[in-house]
Amino acid sequence: MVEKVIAKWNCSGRVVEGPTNPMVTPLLTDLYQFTMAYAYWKANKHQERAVFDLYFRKNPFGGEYTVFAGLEECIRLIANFKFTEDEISFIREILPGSCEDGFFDYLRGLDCSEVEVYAIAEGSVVFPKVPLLRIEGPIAVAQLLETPLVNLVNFASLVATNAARHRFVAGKSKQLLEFGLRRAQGPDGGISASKYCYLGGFDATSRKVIWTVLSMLLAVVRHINLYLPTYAFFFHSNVAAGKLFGIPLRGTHSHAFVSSYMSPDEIIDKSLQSADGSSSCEDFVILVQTWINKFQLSNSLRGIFGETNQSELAAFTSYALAFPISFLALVDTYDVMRSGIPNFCAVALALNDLGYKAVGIRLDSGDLAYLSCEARKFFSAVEKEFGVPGFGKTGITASNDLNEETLDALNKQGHEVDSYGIGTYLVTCYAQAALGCVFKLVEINNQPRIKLSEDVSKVSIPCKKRSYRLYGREGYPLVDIMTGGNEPSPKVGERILCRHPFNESKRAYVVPQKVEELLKCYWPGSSDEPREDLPPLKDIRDRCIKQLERMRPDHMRRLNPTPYKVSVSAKLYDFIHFLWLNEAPVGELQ
Ligand SMILES: Nc1ncnc2c1ncn2[C@@H]1O[C@H](COP(=O)(O)OP(=O)(O)OP(=O)(O)O)[C@@H](O)[C@H]1O
Ligand SMILES: O=P(O)(O)OC[C@H]1O[C@H](OP(=O)(O)OP(=O)(O)O)[C@H](O)[C@@H]1O
Ligand SMILES: O=C(O)c1cccnc1
Ligand SMILES: [Mg+2]
Repeated sequence: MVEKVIAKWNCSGRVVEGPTNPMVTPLLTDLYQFTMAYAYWKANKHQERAVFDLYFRKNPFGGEYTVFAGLEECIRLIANFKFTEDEISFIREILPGSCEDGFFDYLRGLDCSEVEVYAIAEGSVVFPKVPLLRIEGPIAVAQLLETPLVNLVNFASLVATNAARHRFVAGKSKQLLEFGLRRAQGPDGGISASKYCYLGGFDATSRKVIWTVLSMLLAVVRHINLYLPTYAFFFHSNVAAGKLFGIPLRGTHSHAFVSSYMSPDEIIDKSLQSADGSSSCEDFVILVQTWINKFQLSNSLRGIFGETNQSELAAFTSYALAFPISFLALVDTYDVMRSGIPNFCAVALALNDLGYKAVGIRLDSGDLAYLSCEARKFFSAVEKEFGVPGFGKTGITASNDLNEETLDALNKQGHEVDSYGIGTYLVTCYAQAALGCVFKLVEINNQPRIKLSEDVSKVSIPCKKRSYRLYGREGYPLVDIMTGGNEPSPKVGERILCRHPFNESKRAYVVPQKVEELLKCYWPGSSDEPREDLPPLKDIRDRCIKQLERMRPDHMRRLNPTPYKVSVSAKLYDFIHFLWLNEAPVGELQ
């Protein structure tokens, strides 16, 4: 049956590959999904048609928006959902011996050909309560899908949102480097974080792209390597993610490289060809040393430092010999201002003598605002004193336990950082551990169902619904509205009442200038319904950028952002409250 489904997708131009992580199998679910599946089967209820909504209840990180990610992996799981004999044997082992053989025959034949999946496009900006996915299908299989689908959406969306938030604070012009692999929650945490930070954290304006093209042309003319595109990417240090997803990689070097050097005598091959290949410097170490001497004699630099650390200088020189076209040095191993910066500048100017342009420095400790400003002053003084055009703009990367708050603090203090390396706080989503996605039954055999709770925000919204985003006159999204499946869709220019799902007094009329239906078919099962393509990661990222840019600024700000309105139609409102009263037992006072 699975073969049939995949063949159908083949016809529409694309085979759905298996999940990226081979651990994503039909067994990646909670035991209770199998026990419920057995009980459904035993009661001959397993084929009853269920509708589940996957959604979250609250935006993460104290914000008012979320980036939806993980859909492609959900569809990959669904398209390839099939138990192996080995897996069936294992399920037989873990279930009580009283479970009948027929259930295992049922599992053997199970796939997602009777399941339909409707979803919001991956990379969309999304809001609480509005279904991200709607799963329709036989109840037993839909339940088995609950855990893996929630798992695949939860972290992906959380970390994409975290990346978008870090980008928002850093500003469009800053380069962000994701350094988190060593701190991520295991290998999948690391790979997923890299992929979804790329999805959510990119920012580029057309002006920046044009500038990049111009700077690339300039670089070619000057025979300089294209080492530093200036448009703002999220770059990654995670090599496996680079290979898997084609996302851009970048990195610097560590303290170990610096401290592994004891003296310049360790450098054996000291020769370096000029950038244009026309000449060769036989002793680059001496060239570097002459620059250190010039600095020591310079009026404007004298007094900032005395003797720099020679083992650090040896490490920088050696790194420059290895990477003359992309030299970037970590300058805080011994003393940033008294050693790291002058040593870097000496190597950078020696490279400049040979036609190379150093990329810059990385600061990994201390007061990053202060040190970046001091480093910039030093670069500018060097530019002026030695007439090296552009040297004052040498790149400054900062790292060390950065997060939204520290980026914000740096902005407030004033700094000269051009790019940030961010690890732990970004990839582990330190500020919030989980998005809290849920998967709730909203209909069975065409009968709407509701889950009640003391906490009103936890009451589920029943029915197989449709959802729409309504745009206002200024082009911003105004409100998301959910309607019953059979209600007519909202129309451009037609006034519609949008009601808070649970608060009677909160309601507003909206005359939409644009209406966008949110849920599209991504997995039609064996039905003939047309389905959406799964776009490449780059397209998903582009959608994300566009959507983030289109949001009203007050929804996006960090401090007290305005909540985006999520509503239901008047008819759905009435129905929710009818069902609520119907299902809630009336209390008795004694
Ligand atoms: N100007 C600044 N304003 C606010 N926070 C900053 C500023 N500069 C650095 N930080 C943050 O302050 C923290 C400093 O960390 P910590 O106290 O461990 O010192 P450190 O610089 O790492 O020292 P060392 O590596 O020498 O032990 C980091 O989280 C860093 O991101
Ligand atoms: O955002 P972060 O979690 O700080 O991730 C980046 C850090 O990781 C690396 O060093 P590491 O922390 O391994 O060693 P260090 O703290 O001794 O520099 C790097 O030098 C950064 O400091
Ligand atoms: O490339 C780097 O500088 C890097 C990579 C991972 C972690 N810290 C730094
Ligand atoms: Mg650290």
